[in-house]
Amino acid sequence: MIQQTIAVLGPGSWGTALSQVLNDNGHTVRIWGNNEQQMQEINATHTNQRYFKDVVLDEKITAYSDLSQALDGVDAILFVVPTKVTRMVAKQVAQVLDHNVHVLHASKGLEQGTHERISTVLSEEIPEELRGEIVVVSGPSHAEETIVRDITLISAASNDVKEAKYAQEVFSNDYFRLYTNTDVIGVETAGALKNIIAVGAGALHGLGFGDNAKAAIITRGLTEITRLGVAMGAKPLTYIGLSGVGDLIVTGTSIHSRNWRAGDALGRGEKLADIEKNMGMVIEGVSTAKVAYELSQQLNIDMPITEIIYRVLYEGLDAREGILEIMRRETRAENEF
Ligand SMILES: NC(=O)C1=CN([C@@H]2O[C@H](COP(=O)(O)OP(=O)(O)OC[C@H]3O[C@@H](n4cnc5c(N)ncnc54)[C@H](O)[C@@H]3O)[C@@H](O)[C@H]2O)C=CC1
Ligand SMILES: O=C(CO)COP(=O)(O)O
Repeated sequence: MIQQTIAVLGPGSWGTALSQVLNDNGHTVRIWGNNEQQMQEINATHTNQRYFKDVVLDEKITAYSDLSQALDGVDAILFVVPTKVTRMVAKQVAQVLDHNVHVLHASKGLEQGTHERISTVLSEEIPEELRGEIVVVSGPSHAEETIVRDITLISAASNDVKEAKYAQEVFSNDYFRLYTNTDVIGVETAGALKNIIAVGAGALHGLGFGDNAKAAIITRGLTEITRLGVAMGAKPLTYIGLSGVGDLIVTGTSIHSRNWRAGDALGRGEKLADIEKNMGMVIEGVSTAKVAYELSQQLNIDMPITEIIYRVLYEGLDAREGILEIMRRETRAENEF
């Protein structure tokens, strides 16, 4: 296996878990973040207590609060920051990067305002002469399980298959397996849009609905994710892969999911602002619901579940009223697209 030096930007739960995977594979890993105390903790005690109470990281993993030091001579940069700060962090990278690198990202969202996918944001901000084609790594992968080396399978998508294969090679091992994919739009939209449906699935749970309702939101959610994604240029088959239905299952059913837990709390009557404050971690589905709703209006795509979740989150619609609205919609054929 090739030995690489890789900067991981974003020391949250997923950035930490991916750092451990890369370190297990013999790569030199540098974690970068903007919280100096957290960087000191990783270097001094090899822990990241805020996210993983019982995990001790390998001491070879080092942390930096200086971005130019973190990027000095690296072969690859992995972005794992929340979507809303990705452009800002990419601008910082562009200011200090002085050589050509592989650029990968593992974030799952769409940018507010521009409605852009993360790979578009990164390719706009990091000059072409300093990077290969962007790779997105995405699939059913809760950090809480990957950090304990439980089996995880995800996709690595790029417009340049060589870059996707690079990601596959640096990440794959006995518990972490990557499949290459060339449908960047499909993989990115699948990863971003499933978070909205996970909020909805959690809300159904919080409201006391059963497994039939949860299976229904996951499958009908997949239908509308596919509708929007295909309108944005994705290949429909991608949505039955790891980054599509795979991630929808794990996020729409798991107690680990931040999005599912946020929905559950909403369903139990908690206020969104309190939920976001108490979670202490990014809940991407909240902002993605707004972007997806706006896109569905702009592109004239029927997304009834997303619309209801948007109205619950942003317009104060009562969740039970929203569910009734969906149930009372005109009946139709299942395969109408
Ligand atoms: N947690 C998980 O299991 C998975 C998360 N993801 C995605 O990965 C992305 C990150 O998620 P998490 O790690 O869960 O988030 P998190 O909330 O646990 O951590 C985000 C990290 O980014 C850092 N950060 C925030 N603003 C920053 C800035 N301006 N500069 C530098 N660092 C900054 C924070 O300090 C924090 O350490 C999200 O898009 C999420 O959807 C994808 C797969 C799995
Ligand atoms: O993307 C994820 C699992 O694949 C993580 O989802 P949450 O952000 O909801 O925890």
